[in-house]
Amino acid sequence: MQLDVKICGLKTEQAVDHALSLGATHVGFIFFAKSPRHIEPVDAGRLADRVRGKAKIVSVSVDADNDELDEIIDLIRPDMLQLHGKESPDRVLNVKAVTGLPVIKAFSISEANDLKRIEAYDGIADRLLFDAKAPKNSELPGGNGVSFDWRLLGALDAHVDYMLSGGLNKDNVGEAIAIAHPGGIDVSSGVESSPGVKDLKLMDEFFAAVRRAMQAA
Ligand SMILES: O=C(O)c1ccccc1N[C@@H]1O[C@H](COP(=O)(O)O)[C@@H](O)[C@H]1O
Repeated sequence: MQLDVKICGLKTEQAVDHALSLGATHVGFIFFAKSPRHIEPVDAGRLADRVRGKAKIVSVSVDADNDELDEIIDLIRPDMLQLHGKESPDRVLNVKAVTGLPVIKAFSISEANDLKRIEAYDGIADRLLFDAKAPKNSELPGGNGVSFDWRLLGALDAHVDYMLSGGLNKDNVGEAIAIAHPGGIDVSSGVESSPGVKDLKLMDEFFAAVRRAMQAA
């Protein structure tokens, strides 16, 4: 079983280098001003250069317009764009056409019905990402450190390739992998000591838990 591991919301050279040393396959940079993980594209560009060729560089944006995406793409030259807002299938098609980049489309999930929305993106999004629905009082569509019921994903067709995110951490990632069998996992706040501050020890423990889960699979 092959499992991609994406670490998201990195802001320092130390955290980027550590994620790479642990074997992260994807490194995400957040471009959303309200997030404690927001990074200016010019700073992300410097960090992305450390990642290039070692893992996939992922830009994470929320309902960004073309100008915003252009600036990000110019400065970080990502491998993939994660669209974490309410982007419609037409908008995803348009982003792909304009940028020429593959898109990871995020969906917020809290109940079985939420999975129906993915049908409209079939053949359009290059990869799906399932995150928990944001709590009502949150200003963030992701990065809230909350999980959803992974058993809901059992209803998906076996061919659906997706990444799982939402509140994953060293204590629950093994169970998440065992229940959902995702093609990839994505973690942000679960490897932080405080919002936006990545903790190297938590990153170590997270990857150790992932390795244990993979050995057991
Ligand atoms: O992390 C953020 O601050 C963020 C802001 C806006 C959109 C997406 C964001 N992060 C994504 O959220 C999920 C889950 O994060 P967590 O592990 O629950 O903290 C992940 O896909 C991040 O890419």
